[in-house]
Parts: sequence; structure tokens; C-alpha cells
Amino acid sequence: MISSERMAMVDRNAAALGVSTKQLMESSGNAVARAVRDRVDAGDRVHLICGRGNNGGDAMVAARFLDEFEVETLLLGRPGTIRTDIARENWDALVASDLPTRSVADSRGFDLGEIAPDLVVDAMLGTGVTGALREPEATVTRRLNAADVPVLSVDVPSGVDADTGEATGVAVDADAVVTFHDDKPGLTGLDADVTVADIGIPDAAETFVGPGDLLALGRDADSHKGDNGEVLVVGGGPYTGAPALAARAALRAGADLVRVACPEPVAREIQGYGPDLIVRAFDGDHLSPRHVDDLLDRAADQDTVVFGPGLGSDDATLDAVVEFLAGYDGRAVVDADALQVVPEVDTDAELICTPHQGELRKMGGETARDWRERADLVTEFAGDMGHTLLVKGRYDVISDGTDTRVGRTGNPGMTVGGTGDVLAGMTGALAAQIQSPLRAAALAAWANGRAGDSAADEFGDGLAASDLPDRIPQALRDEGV
Ligand SMILES: NC(=O)C1=CN([C@@H]2O[C@H](COP(=O)(O)OP(=O)(O)OC[C@H]3O[C@@H](n4cnc5c(N)ncnc54)[C@H](O)[C@@H]3O)[C@@H](O)[C@H]2O)[C@@H](O)CC1
Ligand SMILES: [K+]
Repeated sequence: MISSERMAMVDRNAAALGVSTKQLMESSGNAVARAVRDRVDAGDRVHLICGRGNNGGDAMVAARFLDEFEVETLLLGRPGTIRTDIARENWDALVASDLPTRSVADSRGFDLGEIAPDLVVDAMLGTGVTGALREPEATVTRRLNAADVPVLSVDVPSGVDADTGEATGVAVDADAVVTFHDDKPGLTGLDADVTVADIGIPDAAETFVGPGDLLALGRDADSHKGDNGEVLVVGGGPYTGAPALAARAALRAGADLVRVACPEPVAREIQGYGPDLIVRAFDGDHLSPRHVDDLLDRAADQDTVVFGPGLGSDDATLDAVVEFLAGYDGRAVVDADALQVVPEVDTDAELICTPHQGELRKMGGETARDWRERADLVTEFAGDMGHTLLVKGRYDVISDGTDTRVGRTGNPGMTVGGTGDVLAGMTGALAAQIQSPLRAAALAAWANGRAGDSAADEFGDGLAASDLPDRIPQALRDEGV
């Protein structure tokens, strides 16, 4: 089962791998033609009704594969209004090839009785549908449902929501559906014969994080300060730079407000890092249980807390982490020394843990050289813990125990200290903006590697972690293929 949102991500990732949407449309059209052939006899009349989006494009491709039938391809709307380049190219190819086509500007031009087809292919609307069917689709659908003719729908019956199976208005009553790549949740309850066609999307488009995963980050144009995430970074102690790096990365990854809670000596130092960080110190030179109540208060109205960068592993500090997590029920990224207490802690918080492989072993997890084996082990461990894991390595493995992604950006120069702090901060910021912890962590791993790759272009193995944060905005942009 795949949601239409995830399908769009996978589609974009396939294009980034070199399998273009036009190639996928060719496979989809071919699959539609096969489904048609299963339902009619040579010489039968097949009527393809196309909308102006890519759903229509699939049927336009199918028309080229159906020589042995009497086929007419009908476009609802003028050819100039076709919405995508690839659908338009396929329409133009039909016209140039002198195959029977017709376009109708409105439903008055649509009369099934005149054509008397043996099969209608419904390619009016697919996953691009929003709201109730408008004209001319609505009238065409009503006439189609009233006529006594078998209907094969492309991807999803027009007017039906592929995710919920619901229709906001009139929808095509399909006898059969040929859908692509994977089954859609909205098709399960339909009284129609559903076929899933493999259209050649490589597994890698789902497994490896890619530019498609950026679609998780749709930002509402009217958002206000605070809407895009408030992040609290708790860190510092023996290490000073770590919380500042994490905080800077969180800002560059789009968080609106980033606050840092750290020991006094650390606070004095990082105030000098610039005006963007809101720093509040706690007394002493390391975190300990007496600070926990105040931290819990401060954490309560945050979208995410990033726990760990530079905290150190003093016994009192680790006790404080355990107490904090036991009392916290929000979303937190746990990194560095704080990770080792996660398996023993009883918490209602939603955690994203970001260990490297050594830290994973300390947590009781297993790892393997081969990334596929590692992905299986990480998936199982994430499931056992009930938290999301982002295990860093040459290939990063991200799993929530059910879904697993692999990030393969990055380079050996990134083994320098501090890149993990940047990743933790960015994960916090993305988890404040994206509902799914898995999607947030996967995107953070991918973008962190891209920022590192961009830094390596300039500095080679001499790159420093502080080179990464300012490269995050570009790393979170899809520059197209
Ligand atoms: N995702 C993929 O990997 C692939 C998708 N393909 C096809 O592409 C389809 C999605 O294409 P599109 O995104 O172009 O969308 P559609 O073709 O489903 O819809 C096209 C347009 O119709 C308009 N529209 C939306 N709601 C409407 C309504 N209620 N009444 C009238 N018009 C409405 C919108 O402007 C929308 O952009 C899929 O269903 C599938 O058939 C295939 O071509 C190949 C691969
Ligand atoms: K359809």
C-alpha cells in the first residue's frame, strides 16, 4: 500500500535516479493496454476518455499499443489546456500519427450512445483530483455511470480519493482498475477488479532518500513565527561548540526559534557566536538532576528538544537525562552520550535517536558491515525500542521499526568532530516541521550528507563541521534533474 503523497516522493526519486516520469508514463500506458486486451476481443470498440493531467497521459500512451482494436481517444478540454508537458507530447504524438482523436470543450460534445463502445477507459483524473469533480468531468461521469458499458479506470476511478476511497461528489463506478507500482489504500473497499502493474520504478527510489523526500517539507505560505518549529537544544558541558553547532544547524534547517540550554561556562562562550542564538544557562559546569524540573518547564511548549550534543557522560548528567525523559512526553532527538540511557528509560516521549555504530552497540543494538544486513538489524532494534533510529555510517540507516530508509550522501571528510551535532540539530528542526519522525530523520540524514559533500567540494578532507550549517539551505533544495 502506498499513499499518494509517498507515491509523489517515489516518483521524484525515480526521476533523480534517471528513470523519468515520461518513462513511467510509457510503462503505465502499456499496462493500461494490457488490461484492455484482457477485457475485449480483436476488432472491438474501445473508447479512451482522457483528462488534461498525467492520468489522461497514461491512456494517450495506451492508444498507441492498441492497434488491433477500434480505438478512439477523447480529450476533455482543448489540447492547449493539457497541463503537463509529457501528457501534451503524448497527445501530439497521437495526432501526428493520425490515430483517431477528438477533443471536446464541454460535455455537450460527449455522447456515448453515438459511439457504442465495448469498453470505456476512464483516464479523466487520477491522484491529482482535489474536491468534487468539476465540469465537464462531472457530467461525463454521470453519463458513463448511466450507460450499460464496462469501465476500466486508470490508476483510480475518477473522482475517488486514492487514499481514503471516498468521493466528494460524483465518481466513476468502475468495473476494473489498473493501478501502478503498488496498491492504494482507497481501492480496497471498491467493488471493482483491481490490478497492480509494475511500471519499472526501481526499489532504490523507495529505499534511498532522495529529492522526492523534500516533498515532506511543504511549508504553508501564510505561516507565522513559531509555526515552523521551536527547538530547544540541551547540551554542552565538557564540549562547548556542540550545542552551538546543533542550534545553528536547526536555524538553517528552517526552525523559527532555537533556544539553547547549557551550563554557565558554555553559555558565556557561545553568546559570542552571534545574535541568532537564544541561550539560557543553568548553574554549574554540567547538567545534573537539580536542573530537570526547569528544563521540563522550558521543554513543554517546544516542538522538539535536541538532547545530547556535548553533554558528556558524568553520572549526574546521565541521571538527569533519565529523569528528563521519564517526565517528558513530547518529541526529542537524542544524540551522543545521552543515547546510552535510552534503553533503560521508561518514557512517553517520541524519540529520534541518532547513534553512530559504536553508540548503537552501547545501546544494545547490533550492526553489520553490509548495509542491507544493517538495515534489517536497525529495523528490528527500532521496533523493539519503539523509537525512530537514525544510525550514521557510510550509508545512514533510518527506521521506525516499520519503514526503513537509507541515506547514501556524504563523504569520508565528514568523520571530523561536530558533523553529528549538525545532524542532530537539523533533525530537531525538521522533526518540528514534519509530522512523521521517520521522514524528518531521513531527510536530515540526506541533507546533512549533501551539505558535507558541498563542503568537501571546497575543502576536501579538510572540511570542518562549522562549514556545514550555512550549506543546509541549499542542501534542502531540489535543484531538479
Ligand atoms: N506517480 C507516478 O509515478 C506516475 C503517475 N502517473 C499518472 O499520473 C496521475 C497523476 O497525474 P496528475 O498529477 O497530472 O493529476 P491528474 O491527472 O489526476 O489530474 C490532473 C488535473 O486535474 C485537475 N483537477 C483536480 N481536481 C479536479 C476536479 N475535481 N475536477 C476537475 N479537474 C480537476 C487538476 O488541475 C489536476 O492537476 C496518476 O494518477 C497516474 O495515472 C503515470 O503517468 C506514471 C507514473
Ligand atoms: K482515472
